[in-house]
Amino acid sequence: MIDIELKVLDPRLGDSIPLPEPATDGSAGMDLRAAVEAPLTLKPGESVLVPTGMAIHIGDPGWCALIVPRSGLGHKQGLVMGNLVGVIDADYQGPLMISAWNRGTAELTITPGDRIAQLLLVPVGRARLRVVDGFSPSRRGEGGFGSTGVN
Ligand SMILES: O=c1ccn([C@H]2C[C@H](O)[C@@H](COP(=O)(O)OP(=O)(O)OP(=O)(O)O)O2)c(=O)[nH]1
Repeated sequence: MIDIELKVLDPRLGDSIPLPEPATDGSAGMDLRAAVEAPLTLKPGESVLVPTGMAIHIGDPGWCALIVPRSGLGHKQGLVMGNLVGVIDADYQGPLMISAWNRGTAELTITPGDRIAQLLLVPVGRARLRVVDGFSPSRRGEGGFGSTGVN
């Protein structure tokens, strides 16, 4: 497993705001906390960049990190990512920010320390470009977008 370092920038992390950590041994992601100074209310449809209080440097180009919604908040309260998925490049060394979007119909308030999204570490592949006449046949071929039906 890759070992990455998250630099704590906000002194409240690990003090008044707990350090992010996986919720269980089997958790794929680590919940990210909102390092805001004061409660922040998002109107329906509004999005805002929320600091996590941490900087990240993955280093190894074979990996990236993704910021994705937490299921409960996203499904029930409409708190999802304004960029749908946040992609964190291996060479990025800046502050880790969450684009928080209230896609719901009611106001949402984020209070300091709230776990509002999760961070996943994901292996990255690189495509090799080559001009070819075609592919060797596969069962699917060019079928997509519902070509296999529903039942
Ligand atoms: O939710 C996010 C998405 C991105 N980033 C940071 C890390 C990432 O490596 C950098 C650039 O992201 P991306 O490449 O998606 O942004 P861009 O709009 O294409 O900007 P750039 O021209 O800087 O690549 O911004 C975050 O902190 N949070």
